[in-house]
Amino acid sequence: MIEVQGLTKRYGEKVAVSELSFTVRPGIVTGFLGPNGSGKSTTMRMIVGLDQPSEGSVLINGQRYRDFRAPLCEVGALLEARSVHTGRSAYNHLLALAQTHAIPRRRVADVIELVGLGGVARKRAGGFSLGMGQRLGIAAALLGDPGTLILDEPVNGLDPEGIRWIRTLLQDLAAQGRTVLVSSHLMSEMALTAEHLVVIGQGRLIADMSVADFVAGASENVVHVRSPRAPELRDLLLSADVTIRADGADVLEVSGLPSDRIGEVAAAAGIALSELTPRQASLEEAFMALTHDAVEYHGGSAAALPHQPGDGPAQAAGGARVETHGAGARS
Ligand SMILES: Nc1ncnc2c1ncn2[C@@H]1O[C@H](COP(=O)(O)OP(=O)(O)OP(=O)(O)O)[C@@H](O)[C@H]1O
Repeated sequence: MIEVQGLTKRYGEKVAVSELSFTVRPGIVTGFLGPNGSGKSTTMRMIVGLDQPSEGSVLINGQRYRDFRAPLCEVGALLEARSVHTGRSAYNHLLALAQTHAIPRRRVADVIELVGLGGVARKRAGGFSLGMGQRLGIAAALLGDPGTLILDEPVNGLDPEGIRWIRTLLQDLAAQGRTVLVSSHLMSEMALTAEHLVVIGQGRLIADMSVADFVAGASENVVHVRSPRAPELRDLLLSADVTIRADGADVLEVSGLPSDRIGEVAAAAGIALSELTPRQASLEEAFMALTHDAVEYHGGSAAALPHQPGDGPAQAAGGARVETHGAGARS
């Protein structure tokens, strides 16, 4: 179990993590999510003692990381900045790590097989692709057979097969009773991998909930309604359980009412509808809605670019309207 209590990290004026508290339970995969720059890496570095908190504390199975006598056998970490001696082979890199931590030599071959690097174990790690490097980092994290795993964006650089492999691996490790904390900025990937979510934005806790609850909330239907008499229809539909967002003069986005009920209300009032479309928010849309206020770097929309006189709206090659979303875009 990892217990994060009132964690704060300041870099001069910059508050990277602010009064963050959450618990990571064993036996399940916990996804650690947040937009770019939200403080995930800083939090993970503080968990494994690479950064000192300005305030607050972290306990892993009741102890501070620096008090572990055999840290690699307690906590395995894959952090963004990997330290691999590029001239060494994968095997020798892991062997050196094992020898300095009194880990039996046979574990090296075991973890190499586990991460699928058997064929390249004697090759120089400096020549590895990003995906192979990630696998080597995961092998190092697993070397001491730790009960707690902390992985910062482990699917970075992995192809779809690699992503599926890591998803299964993390779930298997959790099913063995280990504590698994894995960061990502991809909600859809975490929905498939994790059972619980901790979401942060600008260093603060935004949500601490099960994936099932997040998915249930995200799949709440929204009905897209277009009518020349939209404001009138809006007044007829509004009630305590119904939320309506007006989008332009003739468009309503209605939550809390099924589309057939909206059609009935409009027909009864003699209001013509030119569009009535139920749609489900995707998990990424729900995640962006949740973290929108906490996104540090908002990308622009191509629609906001100045147009040359006579230009139509910005179009992609396939004819679709070009729009960039803010989450994840650094400027
Ligand atoms: N050593 C440092 N000095 C100053 N500011 C820092 C330092 N490390 C991180 N920060 C700032 O703290 C904030 C949190 O950064 P962090 O890397 O923890 O975010 P993150 O959620 O891991 O982002 P990403 O998904 O982009 O990796 C950012 O605004 C970052 O610029």
